[in-house]
Amino acid sequence: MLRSVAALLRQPAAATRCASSGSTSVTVPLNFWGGERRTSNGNREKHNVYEPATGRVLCHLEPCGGVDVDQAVKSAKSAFARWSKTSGMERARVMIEAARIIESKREEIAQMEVVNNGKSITEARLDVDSARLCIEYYAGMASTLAGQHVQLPGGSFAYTRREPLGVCVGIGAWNYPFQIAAWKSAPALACGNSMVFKPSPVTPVTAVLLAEIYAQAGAPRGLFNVVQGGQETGSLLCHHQDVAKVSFTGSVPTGKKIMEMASKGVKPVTLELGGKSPLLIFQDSDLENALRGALMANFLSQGQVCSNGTRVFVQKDILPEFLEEVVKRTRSIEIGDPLLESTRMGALVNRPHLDKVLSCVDQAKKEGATVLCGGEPFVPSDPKLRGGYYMTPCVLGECTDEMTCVKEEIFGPVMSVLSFETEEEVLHRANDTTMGLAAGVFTRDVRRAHRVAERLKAGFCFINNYNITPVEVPFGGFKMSGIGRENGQVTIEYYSQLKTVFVEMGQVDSLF
Ligand SMILES: NC(=O)C1=CN([C@@H]2O[C@H](COP(=O)(O)OP(=O)(O)OC[C@H]3O[C@@H](n4cnc5c(N)ncnc54)[C@H](O)[C@@H]3O)[C@@H](O)[C@H]2O)C=CC1
Repeated sequence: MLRSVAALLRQPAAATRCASSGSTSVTVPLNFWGGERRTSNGNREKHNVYEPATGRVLCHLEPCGGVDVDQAVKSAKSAFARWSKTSGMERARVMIEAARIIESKREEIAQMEVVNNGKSITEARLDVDSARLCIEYYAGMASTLAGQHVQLPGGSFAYTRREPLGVCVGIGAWNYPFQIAAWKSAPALACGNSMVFKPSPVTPVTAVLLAEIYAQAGAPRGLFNVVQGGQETGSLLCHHQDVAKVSFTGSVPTGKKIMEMASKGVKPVTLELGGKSPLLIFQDSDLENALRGALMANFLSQGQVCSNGTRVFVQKDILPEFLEEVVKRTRSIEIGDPLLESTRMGALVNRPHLDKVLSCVDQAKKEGATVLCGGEPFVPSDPKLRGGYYMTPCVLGECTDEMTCVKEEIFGPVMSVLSFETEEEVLHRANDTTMGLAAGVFTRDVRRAHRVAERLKAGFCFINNYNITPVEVPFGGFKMSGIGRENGQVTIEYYSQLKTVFVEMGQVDSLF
């Protein structure tokens, strides 16, 4: 996700020319444990992984079974024994080196992300930057982990120690494959844990690059491992007796299952789930910024972003002006080959997902919403892209709170616009959802901005911006959008445990 688009666009285009879509095949093993790439043990059924831009098969994925998962966890366990004994400064040194390698491979990683995910190269570079920044940030924190000293009567005292948990499991979604692997591993490793990471089977190719980078940076063998597979592999990891914690990014139904599985071993979980976030645009807003914010809230990564502000509430008096301009700008978004510098919207992640998003638009029409633009399959003129999963970004007008498009996460480039009259009314409607990941408010009234932010029931609220995610600040949801946080100082608490040590300086005062 984003730190600063402006900063990226100011940078000169990468020195290396982008590979072209349709020219990459992946044949190398995509698992990684014990310090090297591995093929899965056993003969399990392989499935196809696609290049969204072209619809070509990119590779065949063989899921990991019990033997593989055991080996990866064993490898992580042995790395934990060494890594947890290193000082924060030593851990920081390895992590800073990993960040440096990521920077040097920025273009290569970003291109692989595009080939496997379908997002534009411009966004993929920002994702790689976010991964690097996250590792740098937690490298900085590794040596600051400290406890508390508490004085007690009679000269006795207690102190607390922040200790690692052990082998942590990361399970990722397909929308930010490399970045999610970094957002989970950086705080975990900084605290002295090791990790086994399972990417989504839809986007398996870049997590293993991160594993190689950590190894190259001097991490002990087995510190960060990758196992490939879907639900079955994920379930083996969650149930594994040597796993101390599970951190998951994905859908709400799977999040519930993860929690249930982890509960069997009383393991803590971090859950980064979906959203149906509101964006409130008051009539006193700087309209230009509000328009930019609405586009950023809906169309990054083809709309496949958990924090998207897909319910755009616009105050009645400025609605016509807002709609005219937002539709004009949405129509002008350049869709096409995600590896081209000029492309702003690439392909959705796969065919079933594209079909699902298009069917959500049809359902919205049936329920009375007006399609103001987009919502159609898009076929690029370049013949090699004809099998890709493209659609035109869509703005839905005349939406009401009961419509499915307003209630359920679509996870595609579909903005639903709603009209409101008063602050009280819009707050009530904005909060009327089971989700609570993000929220945004555009207004020039500073008192209103903070009043509204206080009352919005969401894990993070943007005032006069949307969808920027600096790694220094916590990210995570209220309600069914999740448990725990990623990024920021607080995440240290989710990857460590507190031990209290009591020290008696006098005699034991026995009652017996
Ligand atoms: N909040 C977010 O950031 C994301 C939300 N989603 C939502 O989820 C929907 C489905 O996307 P999916 O990638 O299929 O999400 P998902 O929740 O099914 O899968 C996410 C990850 O969990 C793993 N997984 C699935 N079932 C599991 C199980 N029983 N035990 C352990 N691991 C399991 C998957 O292999 C994948 O790595 C999307 O259409 C979207 O609405 C998807 C991606 C990210």
